[in-house]
Amino acid sequence: MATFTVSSGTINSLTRTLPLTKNTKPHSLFSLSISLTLKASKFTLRASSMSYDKQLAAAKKAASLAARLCQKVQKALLQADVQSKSDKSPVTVADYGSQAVVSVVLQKELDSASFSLVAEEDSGDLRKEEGKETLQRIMKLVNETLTSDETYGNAPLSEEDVLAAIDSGRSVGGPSGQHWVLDPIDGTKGFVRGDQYAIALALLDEGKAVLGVLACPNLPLSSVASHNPQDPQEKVGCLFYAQVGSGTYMQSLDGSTPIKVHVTDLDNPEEAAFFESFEAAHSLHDLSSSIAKKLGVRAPPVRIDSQAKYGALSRGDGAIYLRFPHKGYREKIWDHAAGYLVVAEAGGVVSDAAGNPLDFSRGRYLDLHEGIIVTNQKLMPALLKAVKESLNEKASSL
Ligand SMILES: Nc1ncnc2c1ncn2[C@@H]1O[C@H](COP(=O)(O)OS(=O)(=O)O)[C@@H](OP(=O)(O)O)[C@H]1O
Ligand SMILES: [Mg+2]
Ligand SMILES: [Mg+2]
Ligand SMILES: [Mg+2]
Repeated sequence: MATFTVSSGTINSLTRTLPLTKNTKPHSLFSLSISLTLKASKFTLRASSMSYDKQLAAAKKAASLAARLCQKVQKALLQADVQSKSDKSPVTVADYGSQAVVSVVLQKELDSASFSLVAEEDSGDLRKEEGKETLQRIMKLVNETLTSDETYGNAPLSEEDVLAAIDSGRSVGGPSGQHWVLDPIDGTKGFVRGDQYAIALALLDEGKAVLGVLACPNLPLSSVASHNPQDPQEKVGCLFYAQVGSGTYMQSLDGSTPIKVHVTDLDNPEEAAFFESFEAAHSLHDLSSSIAKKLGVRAPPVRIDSQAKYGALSRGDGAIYLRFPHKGYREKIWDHAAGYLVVAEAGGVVSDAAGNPLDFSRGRYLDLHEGIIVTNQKLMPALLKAVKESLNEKASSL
C-alpha cells in the first residue's frame, strides 16, 4: 500500500487558501489535502519525465534557418553593415535577422499564446530614421530565409512584423514558466572577422535549462585540434543539441545523421587542451595562463569566439574552458544557457569560479562569482583548486 505524508504546513496553507467554515471537519481537511498532495506529486512526476521533443524539433529548425541567414550575410559582409550599439559592441543585419527568424519559427511551430523569449537584440535603433535602410535589408533577408523553407509558403512579413518579432525577445525570464533564451549571433566580433560564431537557443522550464541548441556554421565537423582552414575539402557547420536527461548530439548543419557526443574522459591535466575567448577584452588571458600553468597544461590556449567553445568541448576537442571577464562585467543568460546544457548533457561540469552551478532563473543576467569554468568530472577538483590559488594570488597582488 502506498503511504503519503501530509505535513502540517500543507494543512496550514490549505486553511489559508480554501473557503473553510467553522463546521469543516478535520478529517475532510485531511482527505482534501491528500488529494491535493497526490495531484501535486503527479505533476512533479510528469514534469521530471516530461518530453520536449516538439520544442526541440522547432528549436533545431529555427536555429538552422537562422544559420542559413547568417552564412549568407557573412559571405557578403561589408564594413558598412556593422553598427555599434550603445555599449559599443557590434551588431549587424544578421544579428537582427537571425533573432527575427528564430522568433517567427518558434511561434509558428509552437503555441504562440504562451511564447516568452529572452533575447539579446531589440529594435530601438531600427525604429530611428537612420535605421530605415537597415530595416529594409533585414526584412528582405528574413523573408528570403523563411521562404527558402517550403513549409512557410510565400506570405512575406512586413517591416512592422519584423520589428515585432525582434521585440518579442524583451521578456525578462525568471524562475517560473517556460522561457526561450536566444543569442541570435554569439561572437559577433568573430562573425565580422570571418571566424567562429554560434546561434545559441535554449529553453528554460521553471528556471532550469531543459533544451540547448547551438548552430556553429564555421566549426569543423571533425575537430578544432585538426582544423586546417586552408583545406577546401574540410567540412564545416555543426548543429549541437541537448535535451535534459537525453544526452548531447551533433549533426552537420546540412542534416547528416546525428551522433551522440561526450566530453573527454582525460584525467591528467597536463594533457588537457584549454579554450578561452578570442577577444582579450572578454576574458583575462593572464589569469587563465596562470591557472593552466598550475595544472601543468602543456598546450597553448585555443582561442575561439562564442559558444562554439562549449560545442567543441562537448565532443572532446578540448578539456577545459576558462572565462574570466574584466571587473564589473555582468554575464547574460543568452551567452551561456544553450552551451551549458550541451556540455552538461555530454557529461561535463559548468560552474562559476567557486564551484557553484549556474543559475538561469534570475532574469536576463547571470549573477556569479568571478567567472565561468568548464571541464569534465575528473578534472574539476584540480581545476577548482588551481582557480582558487590563482584568484588569491591576483587579489594579493592588487
Ligand atoms: N567586456 C566583456 N567581457 C566579457 N564578455 C563580453 C564583453 N563584451 C561582450 N562580451 C560577451 O562576449 C560574447 C562573445 O563571447 P566570447 O567572449 O566567448 O567570444 S569572443 O572570443 O570574445 O568573441 C559576446 O556575445 P555577442 O555580443 O553575442 O557577440 C558578449 O556578450
Ligand atoms: Mg552582442
Ligand atoms: Mg553573446
Ligand atoms: Mg549576440
